[in-house]
Amino acid sequence: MKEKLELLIKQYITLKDLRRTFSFVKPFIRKQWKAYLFIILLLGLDIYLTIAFAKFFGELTDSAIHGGYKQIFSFIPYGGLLIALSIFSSVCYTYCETFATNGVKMDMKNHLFHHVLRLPAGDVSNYRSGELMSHFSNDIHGVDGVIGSNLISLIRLPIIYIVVFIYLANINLTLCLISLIVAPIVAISGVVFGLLLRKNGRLIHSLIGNINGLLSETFHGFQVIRSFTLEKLHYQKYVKQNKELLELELYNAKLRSWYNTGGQIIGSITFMVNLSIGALFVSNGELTVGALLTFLNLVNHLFYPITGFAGLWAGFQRSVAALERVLDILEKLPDIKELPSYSRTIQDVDSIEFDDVTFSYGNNNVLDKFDLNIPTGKMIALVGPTGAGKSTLFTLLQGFYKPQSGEIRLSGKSLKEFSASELRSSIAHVPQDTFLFAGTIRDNLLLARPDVTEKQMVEAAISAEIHDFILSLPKGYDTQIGENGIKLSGGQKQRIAIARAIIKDAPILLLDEATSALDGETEFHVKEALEELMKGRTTIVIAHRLSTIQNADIILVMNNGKIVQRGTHNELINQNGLYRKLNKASYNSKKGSPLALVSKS
Ligand SMILES: Nc1ncnc2c1ncn2[C@@H]1O[C@H](COP(=O)(O)OP(=O)(O)OP(=O)(O)O)[C@@H](O)[C@H]1O
Repeated sequence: MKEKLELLIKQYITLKDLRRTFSFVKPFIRKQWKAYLFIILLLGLDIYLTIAFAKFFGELTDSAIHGGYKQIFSFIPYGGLLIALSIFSSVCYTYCETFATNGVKMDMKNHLFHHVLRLPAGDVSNYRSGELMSHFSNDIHGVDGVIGSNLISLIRLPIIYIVVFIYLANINLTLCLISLIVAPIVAISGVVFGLLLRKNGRLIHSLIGNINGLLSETFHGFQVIRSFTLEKLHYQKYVKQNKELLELELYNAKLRSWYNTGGQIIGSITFMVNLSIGALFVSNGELTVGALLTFLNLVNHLFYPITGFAGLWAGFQRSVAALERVLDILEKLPDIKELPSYSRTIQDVDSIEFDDVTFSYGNNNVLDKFDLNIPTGKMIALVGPTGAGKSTLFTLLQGFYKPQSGEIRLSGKSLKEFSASELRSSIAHVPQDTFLFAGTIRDNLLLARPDVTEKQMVEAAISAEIHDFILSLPKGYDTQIGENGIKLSGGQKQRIAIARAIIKDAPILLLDEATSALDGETEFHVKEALEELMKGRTTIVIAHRLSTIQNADIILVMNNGKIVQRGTHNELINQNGLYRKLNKASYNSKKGSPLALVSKS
């Protein structure tokens, strides 16, 4: 029991998380300091108006009792001024608060996106894309509880409390002290409810992340869902998670309504007690009716700052629950400083060198003291069973992952000395799975190099054997291709990816099964285009169909993260090794990818 309590205190009552949240939001708030300063000035006006209105009604009542019409009319201009000031204050406050909070949120979202774009590939791969999106669409809005009216209340409530207390104590100290008796009950219940809300808020935000993950996976994997008839299963999962969410939201609403109702009950009791005792004072002649009215008008300002503080606490706790998910990501260190963009810095690459490179994904050791020297301008083919580490060489070369030890060098210079922009602009990569952006074919081709001309783009499309197909579409290069090029066939997508690589015109070319989705005839033509493209460039090709790499200058046979054979096709085929085995399997297989069938030697 004691341990449980300690854990609860550690988990929820510690101020560490609040401090963590505030130190995160501080710089963003500072950026909007003008709007916040104006809000503080408006607070001064608001406090003055609160007292002035209550005093006004009290004096008006006394005049009504003791004076006459004339005296009442003399109050009208002052009342009009108070109303005008109140409207001005309210309009300006709404505008400034919206400006400040939305400005802070916009900056935070930009910061989060900037951060996520620079995170190491290994960190990003641990998140589901829907969950990441949920941080932007849902969690970041949790910050409202810290930067909006809650933050302003943090300044407003103590000031209004002190001002009203002094003012009311002047009217009647006894009544004033009676109103304070309930303060501790309100404060304690606020803390407890705040903690319960935070615990629940945490569950809600995590569940919303899961629901977004499920939706995003469903829409991305629509074809798999249809072919494996997973519609019912996914629907049931979605319904179940939504039901859980509803239950949590209801619990949340229940907590809040209990808390608000409790507050209202305590408020009403305090009001009634004040009214009864105040009436006694009026009958004794210690108070005028107007002074009692002023008192009753203001007494809730003695009460609600305490409920307000408890509410603030609850609001902060809810925000902390949402923001701690965002902070967990923001506290991961990016491995690059600037966002990469296209750069033309590297012109030629003399050599590519892997020197004693050891690399593992977590506990999965892929390369162990790996050495490789690739001379410039040659075509190198990587072959080997599935999982041998071929694609890993590509990801390391592009700097997506860093080796745990050893060095990778381009033209004798360590990769660490290149910026991500320089490095990745020097490499054109055609991956196994082509990813195309929703938009037009032109958009997808031009993203390879922003400065390319229309003529160069069309030439690249001709070389990749895709130009005629593009022209056959109703809007040609301006045809929309849908998310991830859903309106195109696998072969068409692959040819666009090849055209994109041609446009990039980079000194290093990485082809990962780049022609696997093409039919024999198209492959023949595309291969010609690729051979043209390879001239003068260093090309590394990963191939499962060995027929595609027989002309390679050097073939490297990889197995279990090591190079087990190297040579030309003719040399390797005459050796009794893995290459001959793979080659045999390749020709025996009628379908595209026989190497998956070969057991690791
Ligand atoms: N992002 C990743 N995170 C964790 N492990 C990974 C990741 N990518 C690959 N691996 C693991 O690393 C090992 C090597 O994978 P890699 O993709 O380099 O092999 P490959 O030779 O290219 O295989 P294939 O021919 O099937 O594409 C495999 O065991 C794989 O499970």
